[in-house]
Amino acid sequence: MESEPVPLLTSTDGPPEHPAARLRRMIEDPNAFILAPGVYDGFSARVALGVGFEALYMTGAGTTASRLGRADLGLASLPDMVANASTLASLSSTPLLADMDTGYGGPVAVARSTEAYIRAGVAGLHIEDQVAEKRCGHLGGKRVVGMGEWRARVRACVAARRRAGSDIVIVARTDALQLLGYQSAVERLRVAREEGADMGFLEGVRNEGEMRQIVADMFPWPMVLNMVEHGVTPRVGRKKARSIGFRMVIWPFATLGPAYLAMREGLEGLKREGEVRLPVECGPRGIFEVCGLEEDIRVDEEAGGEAFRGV
Ligand SMILES: C[C@](O)(C(=O)O)[C@H](CC(=O)O)C(=O)O
Repeated sequence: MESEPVPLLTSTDGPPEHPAARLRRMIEDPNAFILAPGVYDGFSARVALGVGFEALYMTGAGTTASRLGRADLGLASLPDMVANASTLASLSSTPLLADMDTGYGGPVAVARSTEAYIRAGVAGLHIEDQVAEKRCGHLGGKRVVGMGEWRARVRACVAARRRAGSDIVIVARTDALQLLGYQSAVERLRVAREEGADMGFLEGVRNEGEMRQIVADMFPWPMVLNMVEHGVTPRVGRKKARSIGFRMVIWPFATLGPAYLAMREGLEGLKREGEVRLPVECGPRGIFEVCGLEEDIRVDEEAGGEAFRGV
């Protein structure tokens, strides 16, 4: 199933299915495949929604870069992440899978983080087994917590979901491959599955053989592929990922990368030429239309407002 983009919440088509229920339905359908671009702020999410995807991915690396201007070294706190997730989730009913890093503490903290993600309207989250001084999964020197602590993290997450009566999809990510090797990583995914996680994520998968192996070893449990380009994972397109058996692919830098290049080029042009020359679609109306200008005006008019008539 290549699902249609979901209408915005302000659509008149009636109440949309809860994004978490929708994501859950997609991962439970063995024929469904989800391609999710990484988004890092309201604007990048709006652009991705305009293009239309089955789901969006809130990248922790991108959130840290855009909100803090810092590298992906575990510096974003729960409030940073929840604030961003809530902004992104509020823009549409397209399911949002959001990075929840290590869960930000012990079991009580993990439970609290899960509750906060549920309240933020996130459809799915991923939790990993790195230590608190975590880093991007494609950097060296990673360390992971012991198996007991990992099990407790996943268990706390699953129990919090149950208490909240939520459908939120829990994705278990292991970073153990780099330090402990393939068998330990598989073991960690099995433990997470046993504890009730819905989907697996082997971080830093190194070659196509390993991709096929992990999908086969965990089958029929759905697996996510993290397509970080120029990291340790070779680039694999949608068709190939699907044929290998992955059920979801995230492209964390799909908006941050192009945004960086475009901003830098634009700014270098300004410095060099002393002016910016943008096409008309980058004028105020064009940019605001990306951000839902027409819908907001309609909402106002439908409520009897007159303030935005003639905008
Ligand atoms: C997927 C990831 O967690 C993210 O935050 O997007 C990062 C991406 C990155 O920093 O390269 C990760 O793979 O650790």
